[in-house]
Order: sequence, then C-alpha cells, then structure tokens
Amino acid sequence: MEVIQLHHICSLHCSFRRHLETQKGRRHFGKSIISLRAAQSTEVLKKSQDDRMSNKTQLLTIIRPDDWHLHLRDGDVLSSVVPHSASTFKRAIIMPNLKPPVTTVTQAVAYRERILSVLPSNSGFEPLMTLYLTDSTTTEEIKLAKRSGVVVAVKLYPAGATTNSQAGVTDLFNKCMPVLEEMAAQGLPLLVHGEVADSSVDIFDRERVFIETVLSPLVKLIPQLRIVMEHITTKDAVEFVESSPNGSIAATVTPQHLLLNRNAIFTGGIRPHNYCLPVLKREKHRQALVSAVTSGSAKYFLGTDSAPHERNTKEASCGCAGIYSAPIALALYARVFEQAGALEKLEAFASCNGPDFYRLPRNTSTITLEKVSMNVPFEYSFGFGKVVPMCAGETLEWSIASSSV
Ligand SMILES: NC(=O)N[C@@H](CC(=O)O)C(=O)O
Ligand SMILES: [Zn+2]
Ligand SMILES: [Zn+2]
Repeated sequence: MEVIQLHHICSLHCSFRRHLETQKGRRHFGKSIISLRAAQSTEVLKKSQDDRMSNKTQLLTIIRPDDWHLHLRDGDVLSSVVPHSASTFKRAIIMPNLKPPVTTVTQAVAYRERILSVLPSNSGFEPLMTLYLTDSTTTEEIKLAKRSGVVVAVKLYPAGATTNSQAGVTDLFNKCMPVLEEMAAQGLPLLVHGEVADSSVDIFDRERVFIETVLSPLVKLIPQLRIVMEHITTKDAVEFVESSPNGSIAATVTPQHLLLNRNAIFTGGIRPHNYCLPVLKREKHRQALVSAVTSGSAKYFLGTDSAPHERNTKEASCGCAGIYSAPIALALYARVFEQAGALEKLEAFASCNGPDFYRLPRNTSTITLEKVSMNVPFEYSFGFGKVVPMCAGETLEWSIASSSV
C-alpha cells in the first residue's frame, strides 16, 4: 500500500517530512504520483477498485484539520449537522449569526454548551466561539470575551450584507472604533464578511469596494488589529492580503470559491445550491484564489463557510445564500490542491496556518485521506428537513479513511 504522509514537524520552520511507504519499503514519491488528475467518475470508480485489488491505494495523512469558518445554526439543525463537521475537523470557529445573534459572552457560553451537548460520543470536537459585532457592542463585553477563554474572535457583518446580518454594523467608523481598539489591545481578532451592503454597488464588486472603503482605512487607523477576511472571492482580496504584513491580515477560502466560478450558478438553468455570499466570481478570480492557497503562504487557511439551509428555502422565489459542504469539504480541498499539483501544501492550509494565526496550538491528532472515490448524496434527510450539499450526486476522488482523536 502506498502511503503519503504529510506530517509537519511542528517546528518554527514548519518543515515537511514526506514519505512514501510501499509494501517493499520506503521511497520518496515523485510528483507524478500526487498529481494524477481526476478522471471521469466511472473511471475513478474502476481505478479505485483496481487499485484496491492491487493494494496500491494512495493514502494521505495530515495533521487533523480545523474549520475556521462554520455555521452550525441551533436547535434541530445543530444536532443534525454537528456530526458532519466533527467527523473531519478537530476545531471550528462557530459563526454567531443565529436568530437572535450571539452578541454577548453569556450567549456564546450557552451556545457552546448546546453544541457540546449534541456531539457524538468519543468526539474530541472543540467549538471556538465568536461574538456578533453590533453598533452597541461595548468595550466591557470585549474584555469579558477575552477573559472568558471561550470567545476567540469577533465577527463583523455589515448590516444587510448576508444571511442573518440585519442586526449587524451600520457604521463601523462612527459606532465601533472604541470596541475595535479594545480588541486590538486584548489581541482578539476581527473576522469580517467583507462586502459592502450598498444595493447601488454591483453585487460582483461588493468585496472590492469593501476593501477600498472599509478595510484599507481600518488597517491604517488600527494597524495592531488582526483581521481575518472570511471567504475571500477575488484577486483584489488576494492582493490586499499579500500587501499586508505577516500575522496582521489573513484570509479563509471556501471549497466553492476554489472550485467554481460564477458560471456554476447558471449552468443550464438557475442553480440555487451554488448560490452563496459573497457570490461566486469570474474564472480569473478563482484562479487567483487557487494560486494563493497553493503558494505555501501562511496567510490563507481553511474555512468551509458550510451553511445549512433547508432545501425549500433555497429552491424558492427568493432563495437563501449559503452552501452546505461540511461532510465533503476536505475531499473538495484535496481536489483543489491535487489539480494544482500541490497536494504537499494541503496540510499547511488545512491544519497549520489557522492555529498559527489564532495563536493556538496545532492539533496533535491526524486524519488519513484515501484516493478512493466517494459518491456525494443528492441530499441529506435531517429531522428538520432536507439539505442539498455542494456537488450533490457527483463523485469525488478522495474520501476519509481514518482519523485519530
Ligand atoms: N455564506 C453564505 O452565503 N451564507 C452564510 C452567511 C455568510 O457567511 O455570509 C449563512 O449563514 O448562510
Ligand atoms: Zn459571510
Ligand atoms: Zn459564513
């Protein structure tokens, strides 16, 4: 059996130890082995069967990844979706855009307890909580957040920009500066949904305009504030991140923005399950994102933005924004890195850059992917309704073989 191990030796220099184990012994693997391109699904199925019979399935072992941008919702939805994230990820940054939003430490602590109460037994999954920034968040709440040890970041939703953002910030520079200064002082990062909510700005330009009118001035006013640009979608965002000092601005990138361009919303008809915010962009932007995450830069890390919406609320005259990817996300990221011939960079993106930016330890457990095809269900039937995942009905090249807690 061929095994590709991509363990980081957790040193300052983050050096890789890469081995290919075969039944005959160890040898270094060549690029040809890890850059095999995805074949058509039937071929993949046949290939994986053949490989299994000849005992040559590729295995890829990495440090257990974390999801640095996740929506778990609450109530019935929570208990349905938590196992999907917990089976792949060790930790996740839990988004606070509930109804009502998680605006206080007390609410965040209670929400964390509800998440823990629905974890599968023997799960080592750790929810990392966030506060939802509003015009009336106080500096006292920020101090409490830091002291709690439960809240690790504060999330900015410009009011009206996305799902459940109605209670978000209406005027960052006039309403939130003392709070942002306190966050910088306390070392609490600001996570941003980086789009202006101004309906007069073209929807495809809202990220770029947010960078120009909000982010650029903000980093000049409070350079010590660490910021994560969540779910970046454009070359403009990559250029902004690249131009920032290391450790100050980072970005999460979703599987959909790495694999799909805006044509995917309109292939043969309207595709509501490919609709999320920020909306998918042109191919040149997708390519810039792939180059950024596979470059080896420590500024980018995994954040699925997995966002469950019940099927009927997406297949509607005014469908919700959000794509559900939790159960297949790691396989999708593996596809991105493999197609770019950069599988050896997946581990840093999925498992190292995030904790390093958040100043948290890297995980000590591992997960093993195998090059065995996986059929994505057409939908998940949960107690509260059906959810259609990203790539529903498609076949992916990688699946999860095993993980350690
Ligand atoms: N990404 C989305 O399209 N939707 C997210 C909200 C968000 O992350 O903007 C959701 O909560 O459904
Ligand atoms: Zn968002
Ligand atoms: Zn989100």
